[in-house]
Amino acid sequence: MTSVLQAQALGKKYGKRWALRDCTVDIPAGHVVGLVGPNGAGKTTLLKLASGQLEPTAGDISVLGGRPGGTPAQLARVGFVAQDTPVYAGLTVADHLRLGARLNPRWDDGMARERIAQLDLVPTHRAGKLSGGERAQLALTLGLAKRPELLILDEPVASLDPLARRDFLRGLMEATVEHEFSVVLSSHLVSDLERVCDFLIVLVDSRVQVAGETDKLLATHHRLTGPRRDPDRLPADQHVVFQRHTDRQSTFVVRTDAPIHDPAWTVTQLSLEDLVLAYMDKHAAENRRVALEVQR
Ligand SMILES: Nc1ncnc2c1ncn2[C@@H]1O[C@H](COP(=O)(O)OP(=O)(O)OP(=O)(O)O)[C@@H](O)[C@H]1O
Repeated sequence: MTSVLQAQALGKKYGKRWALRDCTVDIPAGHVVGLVGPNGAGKTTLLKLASGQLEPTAGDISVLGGRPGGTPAQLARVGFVAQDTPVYAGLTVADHLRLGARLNPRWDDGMARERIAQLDLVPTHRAGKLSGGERAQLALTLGLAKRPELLILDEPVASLDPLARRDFLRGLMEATVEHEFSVVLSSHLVSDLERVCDFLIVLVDSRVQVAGETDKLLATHHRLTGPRRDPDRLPADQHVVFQRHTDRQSTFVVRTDAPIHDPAWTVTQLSLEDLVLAYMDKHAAENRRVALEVQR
């Protein structure tokens, strides 16, 4: 299967600080990819590298088989909607569509107009007077009507109320089904991602912690609860993502391809949110351990 995005040891430094480092991922075509992680994790940096707005400091990235932003043809194949839902405050909704038509060779004017009508956006209204949700919908419409093969959305639902978020994500899902393109979207709202994404990347502290198809990730991660046990006594193929212990009880989140037969454990399935939190907690625990070691 072809890849929409391949990164190999990709890194980006601002000054002396890595915003993203050692990022190796391969995203097959046809997915809605959720990029999740805490503030400052490097999500926007990865998305800007993918859309050609930033150059890597280290490693390689290719998008749809080419260098991001390398040629006008490559630019036309990728849509990018930035975090602050960029629209021109002084231009009307209709002006935005006209501009989109002039700037984008694959522009689908029929789709743009139909979407604007469905959303009840008035063509003569200036973008600066629209609500945050309406602006986000207008920006998504511009991204969709460009008819990209890959649409990159940086926190598209951050400013939306729950109803608007649901409508926005529903519209996005319908468009992906109808027009068969790939999407990479970042969000802090894992419950939203759970509904729309079938591929997940967890990014914490500038590093990819885990990436893969959500079905496979959920099938290979388990929560084990049982009598207290040292992690060294778990089978070698059970990779510990998270652990918590009381005097008597241990809870682990492990990653393994093998079934778990140990009768001492109560094994429970994780939700996508549990899985993301386990990786974030793992990282927070490691940071606490390093801080303690430094203090000693
Ligand atoms: N132009 C810049 N100059 C210097 N540092 C930057 C710049 N842009 C980002 N950074 C730093 O790089 C790191 C990653 O930032 P990035 O915006 O990629 O994170 P993020 O995961 O998108 O965060 P958020 O969820 O808050 O939007 C942060 O520490 C940030 O301060």
